Amino acid sequence: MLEDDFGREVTGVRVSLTDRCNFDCVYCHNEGLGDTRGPMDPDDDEMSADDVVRFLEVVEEFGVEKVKFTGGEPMLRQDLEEILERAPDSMETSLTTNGTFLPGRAEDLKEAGLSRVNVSQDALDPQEFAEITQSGAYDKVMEGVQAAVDAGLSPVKLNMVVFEHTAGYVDEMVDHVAENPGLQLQLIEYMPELTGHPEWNIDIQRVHDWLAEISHRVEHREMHDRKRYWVGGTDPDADGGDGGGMVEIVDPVENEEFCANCHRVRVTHEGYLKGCLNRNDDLRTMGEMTREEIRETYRETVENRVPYYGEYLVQDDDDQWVVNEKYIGA
Ligand SMILES: Nc1nc2c(ncn2[C@@H]2O[C@H](COP(=O)(O)OP(=O)(O)OP(=O)(O)O)[C@@H](O)[C@H]2O)c(=O)[nH]1
Ligand SMILES: C[S@@+](CC[C@H](N)C(=O)[O-])C[C@H]1O[C@@H](n2cnc3c(N)ncnc32)[C@H](O)[C@@H]1O
Ligand code: SF4
Ligand code: SF4
Repeated sequence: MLEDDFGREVTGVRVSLTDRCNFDCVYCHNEGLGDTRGPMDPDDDEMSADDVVRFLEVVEEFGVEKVKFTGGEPMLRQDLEEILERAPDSMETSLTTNGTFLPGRAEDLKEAGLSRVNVSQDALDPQEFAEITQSGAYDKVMEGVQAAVDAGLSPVKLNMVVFEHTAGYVDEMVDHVAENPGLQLQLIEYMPELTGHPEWNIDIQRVHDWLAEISHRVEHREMHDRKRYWVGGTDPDADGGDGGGMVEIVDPVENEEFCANCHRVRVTHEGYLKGCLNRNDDLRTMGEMTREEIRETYRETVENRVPYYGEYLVQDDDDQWVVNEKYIGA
């Protein structure tokens, strides 16, 4: 397994299969790749299924155990099932999707080898949902979530970005997962770095404090040092307890340990490697994506990874995040 200069081993890869999307969420960072708007037809720049599979086979040699497929909207790729079928058996595969295409396809994904799925769902009301995603697909997404649960793509995690537009609905979403045993919730701190609107930020610590009050159990996940709160239901340690719903907080900005525990390298849909989701100044091409080119670029990428918050960005005297001088022009 390769390790960077900050002692962070790379155990997973996060592969963006496309930058196309059928939504236009107001907050979207698109994994650092720019606008999702544009034609939705297949794009020649996208890695082919062969490229993706070859990449996974090579990083498997370096001990990578997990792959997350994302985008844009990864389910716009009609060859997603083929990619899943051909992915190395040793790897856990997961998918992050807006859920629209899960109805009718969730079973196929399961059969193709997908372990689990995360579905973005920022509201429990069609009107609010439409305002955030700029789409009218609320019913399809709800259907998609159920299709994923029925297909056994578990745990099905709902992703909710917590920012000014959604802060008022967090409690409803927490109740929703506490009442639905197949679901878990990820509350994602809004990251304005790539999308602007810092005024949309809300204080994620308030959400932690509130969850700490209402939960009966708190755990720390090794990845990103994320906290998990168990809410509702009955204490799993008690006789016959069902554990209730799990709510995880993804808080890259405020959690000092988050980047220190980052074990994933990213791949863009065009076949560039990048060491950090939030940066687009560290892209490395894998050229023609021969096995040797992939190996070489992967080694270089891991060697050059640095934690983003606290190292690449540091806080100035006014508590504003600024690029650390040593990386300017590096
Ligand atoms: N800054 C930063 N944000 C991340 C990172 N990983 C996830 N996030 C944020 O959380 C969002 C949702 O992540 P997902 O792809 O659904 O899944 P995950 O939480 O990374 O992984 P699992 O919980 O294992 O499924 C991402 O799009 C980011 O906004 C990371 O390494 N760095
Ligand atoms: C870029 S999307 C790609 C996958 C898929 N289209 C989806 O929406 O799930 C991956 C995740 O990033 C999250 N996300 C997008 N922009 C964000 C931002 N500015 N801050 C925090 N999370 C964001 C979304 O909520 C989604 O869960
Ligand atoms: S569905 Fe995903 S990729 Fe598409 S705009 Fe929303 S967050 Fe971005
Ligand atoms: S270094 Fe931090 S911001 Fe960058 S990908 Fe890892 S956890 Fe995310």
